[in-house]
Amino acid sequence: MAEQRETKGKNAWYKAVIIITVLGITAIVALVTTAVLQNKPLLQKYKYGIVLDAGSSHTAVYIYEWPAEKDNDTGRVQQTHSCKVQGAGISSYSVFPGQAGASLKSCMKEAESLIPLSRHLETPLYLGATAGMRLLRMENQSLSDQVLWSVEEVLQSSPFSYQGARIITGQEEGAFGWVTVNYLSDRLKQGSGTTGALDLGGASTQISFVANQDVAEESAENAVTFRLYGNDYFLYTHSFLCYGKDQALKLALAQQTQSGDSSVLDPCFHPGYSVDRSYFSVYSSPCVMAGKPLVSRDSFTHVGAGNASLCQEVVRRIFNFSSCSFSRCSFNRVYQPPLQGPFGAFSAFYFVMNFLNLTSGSLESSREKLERYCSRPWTQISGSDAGWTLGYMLNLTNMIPAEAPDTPPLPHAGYVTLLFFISLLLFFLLFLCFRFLWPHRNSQTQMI
Ligand SMILES: O=c1[nH]cnc2c1ncn2[C@@H]1O[C@H](COP(=O)(O)OP(=O)(O)O)[C@@H](O)[C@H]1O
Ligand SMILES: [Ca+2]
Repeated sequence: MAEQRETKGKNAWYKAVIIITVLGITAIVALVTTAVLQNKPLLQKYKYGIVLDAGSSHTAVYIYEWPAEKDNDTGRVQQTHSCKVQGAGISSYSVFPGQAGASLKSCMKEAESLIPLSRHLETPLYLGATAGMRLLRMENQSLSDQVLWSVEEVLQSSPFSYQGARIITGQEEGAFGWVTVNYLSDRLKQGSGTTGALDLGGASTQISFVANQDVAEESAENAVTFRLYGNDYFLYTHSFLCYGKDQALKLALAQQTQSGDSSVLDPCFHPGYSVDRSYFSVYSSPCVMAGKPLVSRDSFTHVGAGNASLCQEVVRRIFNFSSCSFSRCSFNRVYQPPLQGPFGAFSAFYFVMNFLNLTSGSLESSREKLERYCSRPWTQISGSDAGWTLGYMLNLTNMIPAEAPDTPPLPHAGYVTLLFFISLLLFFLLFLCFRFLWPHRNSQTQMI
C-alpha cells in the first residue's frame, strides 16, 4: 500500500512538473512573441517636401523625403530627385513675365508622378528665388512681382500643398546653405565642430561660418543664431550681391571696356577666343556701376589672351579693399570676423573646380594647374562638355528639431534579448522551487 501511495505521489509530481514546464515554455514563447511583435518596426512610410530653387541661371526642383513616423524628430531628410527646368532662370522672363510659370510645368508633372498619390495633398511646396530675382526687383519691382505671380499660379494649380513663392534674403540663403552642409555631414547631431559654407551662385555669393558673439555687436545684419539638436550656433553670414560667377564676369568686362574700344584683349579668356558682344549685354545689369562708355558703336570684339596672373589682376580690381569702418572687413566695406574652421564650397565653386579636375589637391597645386589651363588655346577647350557634372544642390529644410530627441535606453534587439534571458532565469528559479520544495512538502504531509 505504502509503495502504491509512493508511486501515485511520484506520478502526480511528474505530471505537475510536466504541466509547469509546458506552461512555463508557453509563457516564455508568448512573452517573447508579444515583445517582438510589439516592437517590430512597421512598414516604412515616407513623407515628402518639394523646394524649387529659382536661381539666376536656372531653376531646379528638389524632392525630399523622410520617414513618416519620425516627422520633426530624428528622421533624416534626403533628396530623392531633382529636375532641372529647361531654359534660363525665372528672372530672365522679365520681357514676358507671364511665361515664367509655364517653364516649371514639366518638372512639376515629374514630381506628381514620383510622389505617391496619397501624399500629394500633404506635401509642402516652396519656391525660393535668389539673386537673379533680387536684381530684377532692384531694376523693376513690378516686373519681378509679375514673374512671381506667374510661377505662383502654376504652383497653386499643382496637387501639392503650396506654401508660397518668395525672394529669399541673402542672409537666409547663406544661413540655410550652412545648415544644409552641416546637416549632410552629420555635424549638427554630433554637436562636434561645424564647417563653414561657401556658395558661389551666378549673381551672388554667400559666406557663412560659426563666429563668436561679437558679430552681433559690430554688425547685427551679419549675425544669425540657430538652436539645433539642443546646441546653440552663432553664425556670421554675408551674401555679396553681384559677386556670383556671371555678374562678376560682367563687372570685370565693364572695367576692361571703359575706353570704348572696338576690341578688348581679355586675359581671363583662352587665347583664340573671339566673340562679338553688345555693350548693352554688359552694361544692362544693375551690378555694373561703371557707366557705359560714351561711344557710338554698339558692340565690341571680346578677344581672349589666356594669362592667369594678368586675369588675377583684372579680377582683383572688381573688389574694393581700400577702406573699412569696422574692426576688420572682407571687401567692399563689409564686416567679416576672423575665419574659423574648415569650409565646404559648393554650387559654382564645385562645378568649376570639378570641371577642371581640381576638387582634390592643395590650393597651390590647383593654382599651378589653373595657370596651365588658362593658357591653353580656346580650340582645345571648346570640345569639352560642361554639362557632365551635376552634383546635387542643397536646399532649405526645417526638419531639424531645436532639442535633441529622447532615445530609448536599449536598442530593439538588446531589449528583446534581455527580456528573453530574464524570462528564462525566472523559469529556472520556478523550476528549482518546485524541484526542491514540493517533494519536501509532500513528504512532510505523509509523515503527519
Ligand atoms: O551643371 C552645371 N555645370 C556648370 N555650372 C553650373 C551648373 N549648374 C549651375 N552652374 C553654375 O552655377 C551658378 C549657379 O547660380 P544660380 O543659378 O544658383 O544663381 P544664384 O544663386 O546667384 O541666384 C551659375 O553660375 C551657373 O552657371
Ligand atoms: Ca544658387
